Amino acid sequence: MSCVSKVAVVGAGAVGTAIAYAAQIRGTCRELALFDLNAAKVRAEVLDLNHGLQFTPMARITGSDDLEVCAGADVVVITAGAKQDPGQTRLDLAAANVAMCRELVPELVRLAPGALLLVVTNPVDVVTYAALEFSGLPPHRVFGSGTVLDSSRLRFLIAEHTRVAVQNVHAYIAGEHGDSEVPLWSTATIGGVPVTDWEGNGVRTLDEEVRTRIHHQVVSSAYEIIAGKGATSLAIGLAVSRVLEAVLDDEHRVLPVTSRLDDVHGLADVCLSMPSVVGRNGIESVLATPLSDDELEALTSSAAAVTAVARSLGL
Ligand SMILES: O=P(O)(O)OC[C@H]1O[C@](O)(COP(=O)(O)O)[C@@H](O)[C@@H]1O
Repeated sequence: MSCVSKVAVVGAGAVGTAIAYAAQIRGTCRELALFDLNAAKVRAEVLDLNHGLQFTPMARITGSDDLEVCAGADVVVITAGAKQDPGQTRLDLAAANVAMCRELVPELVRLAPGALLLVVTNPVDVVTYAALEFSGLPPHRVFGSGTVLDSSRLRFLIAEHTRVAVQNVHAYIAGEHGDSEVPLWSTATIGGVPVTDWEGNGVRTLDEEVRTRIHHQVVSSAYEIIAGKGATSLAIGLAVSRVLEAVLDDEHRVLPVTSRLDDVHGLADVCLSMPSVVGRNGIESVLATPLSDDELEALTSSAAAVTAVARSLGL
């Protein structure tokens, strides 16, 4: 368990609540504060979480419809905002959620001046860029969940296909958390074997057809989950609590979070996910993970798509 550390989660919807629940069960932090404009909802969620405390590592869980509940947090997780309806892309949400950040982020910085901001609200790359601008904080202190979840979806599908444990599959999705995201096949490995060379039992190879299918499944999985249950929540809850642990325990852990790139593969002034070293100070470095020509081209297009949305919103 981390030493005394406070996490504030802004938004007690499906995602914010799943983050709180995962963090509670994993013992991610000692103090967790939940904020939501809906007083009855946040009170209900906090009661429900507290009623499980007997069965989890110790924590103090509070909540309020007053943003003051976030005061003094070490990390503020922003999940609030309009959510993705069936058929909507994450980029469709951009205008509403950027406008929300314009009001919210300066208040959060005032209440928790030492905090890192961890953005989860979609479209996470554009909202992270906006939050960075509205916060006035240095870029290493504002980052987003990015493609941490997409990468775990990719790893799950590779693991399922090859029948190897997901923990031993090392692979990243880079770029936008959304339709233009880029699987980094050229550096993906299983037990040190490049996935492109994987032979397995002879019928479990990851040829181009399989890789294309897996990529498509990763991109479409959020749409499938939203169509079936209204929101993706459980896996993003786990993914974000894992990012929080990397920060609070100063793990220097490589995670594909989104942050403002400063000349990584020629990309700058855009928030995108690349494998990045994450610790107590936030983003310690963004890795220039080697890319194939196709991956570089796809990443450059992904950056252009995210930049176009940001510019259309005056960012
Ligand atoms: O395949 P290896 O080298 O045994 O590594 C396994 C370890 O890698 C991890 O899956 C983390 O992998 P990443 O660094 O690729 O995210 C751990 O969860 C696990 O303990």
